[in-house]
Amino acid sequence: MPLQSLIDDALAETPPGRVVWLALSGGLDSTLLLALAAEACRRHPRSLHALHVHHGLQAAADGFELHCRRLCSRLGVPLFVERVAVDPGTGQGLEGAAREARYAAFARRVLPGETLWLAQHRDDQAETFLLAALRGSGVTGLAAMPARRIWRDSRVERPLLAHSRAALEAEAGRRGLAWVEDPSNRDQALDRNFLRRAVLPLLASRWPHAGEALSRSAALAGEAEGLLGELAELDLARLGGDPTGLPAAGLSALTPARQRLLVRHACGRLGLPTPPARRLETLLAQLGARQGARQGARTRVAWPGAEARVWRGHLHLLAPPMELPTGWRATWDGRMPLATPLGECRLRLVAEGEPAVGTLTVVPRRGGERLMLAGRGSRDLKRLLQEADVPPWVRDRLLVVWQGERVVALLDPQASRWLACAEGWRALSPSR
Ligand SMILES: Nc1ncnc2c1ncn2[C@@H]1O[C@H](COP(=O)(O)OP(=O)(O)OP(=O)(O)O)[C@@H](O)[C@H]1O
Repeated sequence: MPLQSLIDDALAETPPGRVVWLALSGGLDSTLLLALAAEACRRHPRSLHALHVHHGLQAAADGFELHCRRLCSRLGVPLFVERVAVDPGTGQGLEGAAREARYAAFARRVLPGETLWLAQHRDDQAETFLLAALRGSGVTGLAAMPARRIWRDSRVERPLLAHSRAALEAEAGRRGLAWVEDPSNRDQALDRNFLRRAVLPLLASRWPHAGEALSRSAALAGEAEGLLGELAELDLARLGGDPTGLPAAGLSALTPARQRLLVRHACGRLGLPTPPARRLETLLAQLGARQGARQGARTRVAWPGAEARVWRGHLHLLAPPMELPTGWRATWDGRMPLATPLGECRLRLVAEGEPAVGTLTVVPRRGGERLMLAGRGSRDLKRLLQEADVPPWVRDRLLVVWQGERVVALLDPQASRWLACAEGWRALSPSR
């Protein structure tokens, strides 16, 4: 199908009345995509906006922006420029940090229900597939870039993904388009550039259809990934359907490959990073060894951005709990929002029949505190938390509210909720 018809169809499929954002770097691919999209808008009217991210990393960056401004004004497309600061110290290399900053900029502009178009093509897909294979990735990595996906309630689409760079260059030439070349694309010290400039041309000299074949393999891996996702959903449903608490016995009864799949899938569902292979092996080995161990036994396996705990026969996947700094304390009047190191709590605490509660003191739970409960007398907080099935990682972050020498309430600052309150007091949440 001719490129223009392809883009006409892709634009016709975007929701009318919602903005279509086009990520414009100023390179060949996004310059051509913008020209094709602007023309398609005449037949399928849409609010087409271009979005350029100025990374400020190289002297040439101002030239990229100028090119985008000229192009957009010629095509009559509004241009939005986002300036970002790239933090090279994130441990993912400069390219990775620039990508993260770019996606953060996209996220600021693209609203739910809107569409973001990226201009990657078939050769980009072949490179991404090879890079994943060289890292030893499974099907998720080998699936490389999807042609479309939902991202933060928006649609991200790559309308040029089935077309080779050569075809795009020929089309841009026919249209007399000019574009900018990023000088850093020549640096073969970067893996992707080395593949693009040295490896793929060599492969193509022997297998002329190498790019097409590699991107077809990526599409097949994507299909396999979809099927594995369906299998993991079935297993999850059979184990109760809650990714935050997987029954350990049911999980251990699955084959090892399905256990790994389900844990990774549950992490994905919760928006947590998936565990590296070794961590996952450790976790599943500990889980197996724990079968038959005493109830309540604690297992904890952590990896960057997440951790897993086994508690009361369930595997819990969590973001790493934040810790209260030692020595932290605050005074509070029971009415104003309470600022804690784990977040602001918009809760209120009132003494029945009293207009004001005076000065309350809020401190981390130390252990040994007791609370006077209506109709139950003085109770040990630890026992109360056990009775209420509050998990240990939540117990470790609780705050106790004191009036003088008396405990009057217990709160979870991270979840901004009350867990207990003394006789004669009322603990209120914002909705009441
Ligand atoms: N600075 C940027 N501002 C806006 N979008 C960008 C920027 N850099 C990349 N993109 C988007 O991400 C896609 C892939 O980026 P990549 O770095 O592979 O492309 P490129 O070679 O710099 O640019 P092009 O794909 O336009 O030739 C681009 O096609 C473009 O849609």
